[in-house]
Parts: sequence; structure tokens; C-alpha cells
Amino acid sequence: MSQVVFITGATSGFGRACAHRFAEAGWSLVLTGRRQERLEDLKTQLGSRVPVHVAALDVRDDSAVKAVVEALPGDFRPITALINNAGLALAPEPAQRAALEEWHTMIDTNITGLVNVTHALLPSLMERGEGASIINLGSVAGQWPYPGSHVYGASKAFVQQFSYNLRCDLQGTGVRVTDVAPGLSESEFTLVRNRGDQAAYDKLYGDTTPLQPEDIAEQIFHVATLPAHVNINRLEIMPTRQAWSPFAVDRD
Ligand SMILES: NC(=O)C1=CN([C@@H]2O[C@H](COP(=O)(O)OP(=O)(O)OC[C@H]3O[C@@H](n4cnc5c(N)ncnc54)[C@H](OP(=O)(O)O)[C@@H]3O)[C@@H](O)[C@H]2O)C=CC1
Ligand SMILES: O=CCS(=O)(=O)O
Repeated sequence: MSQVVFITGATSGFGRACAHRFAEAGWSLVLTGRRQERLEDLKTQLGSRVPVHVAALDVRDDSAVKAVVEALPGDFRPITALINNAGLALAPEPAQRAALEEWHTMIDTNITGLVNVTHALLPSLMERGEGASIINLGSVAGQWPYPGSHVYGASKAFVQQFSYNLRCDLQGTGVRVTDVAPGLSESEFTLVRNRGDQAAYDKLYGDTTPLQPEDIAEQIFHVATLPAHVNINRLEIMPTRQAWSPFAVDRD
């Protein structure tokens, strides 16, 4: 049976790097995200090496999530690894100036979206059983408070606790669960958070050495390919120049 990875948010950053990393190892890929063009580009890049199925998907829409899962071609099930990666931060200002709509978007994406996809794929993961994995993208922001993190950090604290609780329920099924919690990592995440402000992006990453999406993809691949009896509960990863809080970054 082939190994199949289902990735949410595959159109950028960690998700896209995971698509490349798992393809390198010969896994079949199910790639999802809202930007269809980017999904098609990935299919063009990777489809000659491994089987690739793409589906435009907004994880906030639970019926769309169910439909995508139900329409998975037979060669792409059961799923071996689910990478719940789609997510975002918005509203970089303090809570008292943040827009409620942006708080809702973070909750709908980082919490409801992750729950939607997990719920829809649990039967497939259970069918795979031993060696299957759910890998959830949390963040150091789920543990370390900082100004401007308000709902974003709280949504990642949810991801951590949901991952731990899932572990308890899935005990005995062979399905593993890991909360991967990266620190400062260079990706479009910072452009999304700062509404496309390139100066904010350059300021955050320009004079230090952030993690790259490939660093995170390597760790996720490691987690998914450990022997079936090994479960990493939480993996916190920071750049060497960050210790510990999101603001404790060594700069030139
Ligand atoms: N970069 C960082 O410093 C860190 C990021 N993280 C977390 O890692 C994850 C990936 O972040 P990163 O790769 O850096 O960010 P990017 O902005 O590069 O990628 C985010 C991905 O999420 C997808 N996405 C966003 N909203 C939705 C939605 N409603 N439905 C489906 N897909 C969606 C985007 O695709 P599209 O727009 O095409 O839908 C995109 O592919 C996020 O959960 C983030 O919170 C955690 C710690 C550190
Ligand atoms: O999750 C992202 C990392 S940080 O911006 O909160 O430090």
C-alpha cells in the first residue's frame, strides 16, 4: 500500500516545503489550499515523480472539507499522514485595537478549520491504523505570550491541547498525534499578518537567521516516518538565535 500524505495549506511556506519533502521520499500527495493556480503549479512540478491529487479547499467550510475527502480517488486512501498546516495570524496591533472580524478569521481557520479536516479524515487514518499520523501546526505562540498575539497565540494553545486530547482518544488505534510548534520562520505568514507590508517582513527577518520552511518540513517528515511505536507529542523548534520568547531574538 502506498504512503499518502494529506496537506492543508500546501500553496505556501511549510505546506509547500512538505509537499516537496514527502515527494522526494516517494509518497503520494494530496495537496489542498485556496489558491488553485499554485496547486496546479505544484502538480506540474511534482506530478512526474509521484502521484499528486490537488483540491482547492477552504478549511473553514466543513461541507467542502467533507466533499473533498469523499471525492478522494481510491489510490489516495487510506491516508497515512495528515498535516494540519493551514493557518494564519492577522491583526498585528494590540487586542484593544484589533478588528473582531480578524479574530473570527483566525478562530475559523486555525481552530475550526483544523477540527473540520481532522474530523473528516479520522476514519481514513483509523483505517490505516498503525503508523498513521496527525501532525498539527501549533506555534511557540501557543505557549509564550507576547503583545499582538492575543487570538493567534490562543488559537495555537488550542492546537496543542486538542493534539494531546486526541492522543488520549486514539490510544490503541495506532494513530499518532503530534503538535509541531515552530518559532521564528520565514514565510508569507508575516506578509499576511502585516497586510502585505514588505518593510515589516524585512525588519522581522533581515538581521537574524530565521528557520526556513524546509527546516520545518524536515522535522515533520521525521515525525511521520518514525517507527510505528514512537509518538512525539510536541516538537518545539526555534532558530538558534531565538531563546525563548518570540521577542528574544539575537539580531546583528
Ligand atoms: N511562519 C511562522 O513563523 C510560523 C507559522 N506557524 C504556523 O504554520 C502554519 C503554516 O504557516 P506558514 O507556512 O509559515 O505560512 P504561509 O502564509 O506561508 O502559509 C499558510 C498556508 O495556509 C493556507 N491557508 C490560509 N487560510 C486558509 C484557509 N482558510 N483554507 C485553506 N488554507 C488556508 C494558505 O493557502 P491559501 O492562501 O492558498 O489558502 C497557505 O498555503 C500556520 O498554521 C502558521 O500559523 C507556526 C509557527 C511559526
Ligand atoms: O507562529 C508564529 C511564530 S510567532 O510569530 O508567534 O513568533
